[in-house]
Amino acid sequence: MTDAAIRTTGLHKTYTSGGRPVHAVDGLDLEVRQGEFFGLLGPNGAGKSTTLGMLTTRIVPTRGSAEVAGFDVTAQAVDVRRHIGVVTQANTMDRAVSLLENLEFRGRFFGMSTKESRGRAMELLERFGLAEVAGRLDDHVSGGQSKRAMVCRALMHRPDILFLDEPTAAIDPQARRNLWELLRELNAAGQTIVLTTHYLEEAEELCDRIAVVDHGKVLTCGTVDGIKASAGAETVITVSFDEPADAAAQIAGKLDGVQRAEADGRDLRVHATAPADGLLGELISVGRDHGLSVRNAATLPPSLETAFLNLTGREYRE
Ligand SMILES: Nc1ncnc2c1ncn2[C@@H]1O[C@H](COP(=O)(O)OP(=O)(O)OP(=O)(O)O)[C@@H](O)[C@H]1O
Repeated sequence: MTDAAIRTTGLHKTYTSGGRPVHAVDGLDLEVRQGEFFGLLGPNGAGKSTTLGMLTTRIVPTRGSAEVAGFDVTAQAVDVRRHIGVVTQANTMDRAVSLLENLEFRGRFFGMSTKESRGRAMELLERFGLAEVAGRLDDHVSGGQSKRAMVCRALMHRPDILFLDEPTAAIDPQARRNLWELLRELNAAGQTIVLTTHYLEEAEELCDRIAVVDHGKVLTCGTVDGIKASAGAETVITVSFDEPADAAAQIAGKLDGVQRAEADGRDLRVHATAPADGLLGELISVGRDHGLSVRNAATLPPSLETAFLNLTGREYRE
């Protein structure tokens, strides 16, 4: 493999829908390093699945280029496939055979002997907590177990890069945390992982670096902290009073560290530069000075959500 696990240059995919062009991916330049846990984050319809489809050779780019594991996705598609593992959004387990057999067949497909394939399958099933259900059909295990089995199957041939498309979209919160833990362990052991997600929290929890995409373009790319800093993400403090907050908002807007303050009925909303230590107490005092009693107060730390808001001027739609 070259130094970069993935490199795309001016990657485009244009579909035609109802006679009109849909620019699903609109000039994507990306680089993913070996060993990275990389996230493609964006709201529904942003172009994440189409990007993943092109990187995994399932979708042919309209123009531009992409190299995955050192191979061109169009000219060397077979080589790319040998070096990647893919976990799709939809369940693609063979429902007629057991989880173990699903994995074994994949190993055989990639040229392993029967013994080698069974050994590797059992090793993975044990590592992913599936040994006890190895003999079951996919229909007879939980959604989380089924997804974990798909990850195991994708790892059978020891791929350089593991791709996951919205891996936790349809599983319950506990199974989601469990899968996060396993993916973290895999990455810590050196596995390069690329996932798409529309969950801000998932990207924040797992990824070393993130590309925030919308309308087929990369809005920003970097570490979570770097994105928050460059997008000017703010701490948002809301203090709810028993009376209208207008007068308090006027005073609050002049306090140190406050970028802007607004009254929303009885709520005072203050956008502050992080860290906003001590500001909440000051805001409560301002309210008290105006004879307002506090009903509630909440501090929202800088997040990818506030960064997205600043980048696009729109709220993030999950
Ligand atoms: N086969 C297709 N034909 C026409 N338009 C398509 C096709 N596939 C996707 N699109 C459109 O391309 C855009 C990007 O879709 P894509 O599925 O890549 O986004 P996404 O970020 O993965 O969204 P989701 O999270 O909903 O899967 C959307 O506007 C979608 O409607």
